[in-house]
Amino acid sequence: MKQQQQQAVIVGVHLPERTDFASSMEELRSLAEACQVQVVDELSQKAVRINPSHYIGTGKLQELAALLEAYEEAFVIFNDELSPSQIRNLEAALKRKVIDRTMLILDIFAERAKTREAQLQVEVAQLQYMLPRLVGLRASLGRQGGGAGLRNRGAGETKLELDRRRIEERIAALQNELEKLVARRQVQRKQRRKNDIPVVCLVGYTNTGKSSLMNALVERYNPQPEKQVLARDMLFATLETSVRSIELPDRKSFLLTDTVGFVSGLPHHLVKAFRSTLEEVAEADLLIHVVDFSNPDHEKQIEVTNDTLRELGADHIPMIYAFNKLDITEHPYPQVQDGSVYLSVRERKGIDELVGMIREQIFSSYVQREIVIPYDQGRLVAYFNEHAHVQETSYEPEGTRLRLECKAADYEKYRAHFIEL
Ligand SMILES: Nc1nc2c(ncn2[C@@H]2O[C@H](COP(=O)(O)OP(=O)(O)OP(=O)(O)O)[C@@H](O)[C@H]2O)c(=O)[nH]1
Ligand SMILES: [Mg+2]
Repeated sequence: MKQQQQQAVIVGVHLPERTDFASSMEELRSLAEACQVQVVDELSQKAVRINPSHYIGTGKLQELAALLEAYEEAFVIFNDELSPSQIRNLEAALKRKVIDRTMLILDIFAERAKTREAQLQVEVAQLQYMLPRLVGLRASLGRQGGGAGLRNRGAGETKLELDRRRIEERIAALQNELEKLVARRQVQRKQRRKNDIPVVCLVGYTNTGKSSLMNALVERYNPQPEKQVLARDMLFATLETSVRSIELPDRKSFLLTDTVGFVSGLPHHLVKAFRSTLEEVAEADLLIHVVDFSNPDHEKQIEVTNDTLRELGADHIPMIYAFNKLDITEHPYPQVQDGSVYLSVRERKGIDELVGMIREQIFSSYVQREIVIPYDQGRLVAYFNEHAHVQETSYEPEGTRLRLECKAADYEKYRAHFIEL
């Protein structure tokens, strides 16, 4: 089999409300590249609405057919999710394989998924996407011998041979397995909750620098090379959440979670499938919304991220905006302004400012106190040594004297046991 790079023509419809149309086409190109597909040409149409039967208008369709003559091997990628009948009609009219933005994203996720949980989630999303499109896909399979996605993976072909019932059964089985994995992770999470360690979650559009920021924080406070996560200049470098413990010099610690990046037009099925992974987000104490400030479309990306957070039920959680990549902009940095920090993870500038803000947010309820604990309450001494920052310990006739910084709630909860000073 020849290992030639696949070629594609990308097609988009510029609706009046799509102010980010140009960048969304640019992004589609990057998504294709992330699938090792070379984009050889592009075609766009300005229109006030989508053509229900062929997505693009009749004239445009002819233009596309003519354009495709120059690229014998190319297939077509649409910058949107197509309906089952649109795919069918387009493939019939163009005699080419047609895929949409959703399939492309699902394909990248399928390729990148490493853990069993991520693989299960992606397969569920793929099957759910495929289910209503079964007829069209089967027709195109007969004609071209292609699979469902971009690659003709063996698994993809077997999947297509299954009928609707079998696919539904498969989805149910996968979801069942997934639930077990999720339950196990929930136990771990509850354990962490019990330990009362605040959870800080990195969220944001794909490729903004979340993983790089995680690495910078780990490098500073917990320098072990094996704790580094993958950070790359590609879309969706991160597909699984990873958690690291960050211990600040005064023994206050928090858990930092790196998450999957969001993208405009993230398939709904995928968001649903990844909901369990992203449950961590909804339960965080604080979100750090990482923004690529050098990207001209960063405002739109912020909007997409906030919309996705809303969909995940995480819009009530306090948030710090971390505007990143300032090294390649003209804007001054490092700088803190109204709950936002302007920084450069690459140059390690602004990290301390960010940590200061995190500290203020999650440790604001700490108090500085001096207490004496009677000797028969030894377990409280142990408790505070584990959960507070004990600065000084001395032993007095009445009990153990501690100078410490602890949670106000802890102080209030146990103060009845202390000896009044
Ligand atoms: N110029 C510049 N580039 C940066 C900075 N921080 C990160 N990058 C680059 O941005 C790219 C993406 O970084 P990642 O940390 O993988 O981004 P991410 O948000 O985790 O991306 P996904 O996991 O794909 O969602 C990498 O090539 C980084 O080197 C920065 O401060 N300045
Ligand atoms: Mg990442």
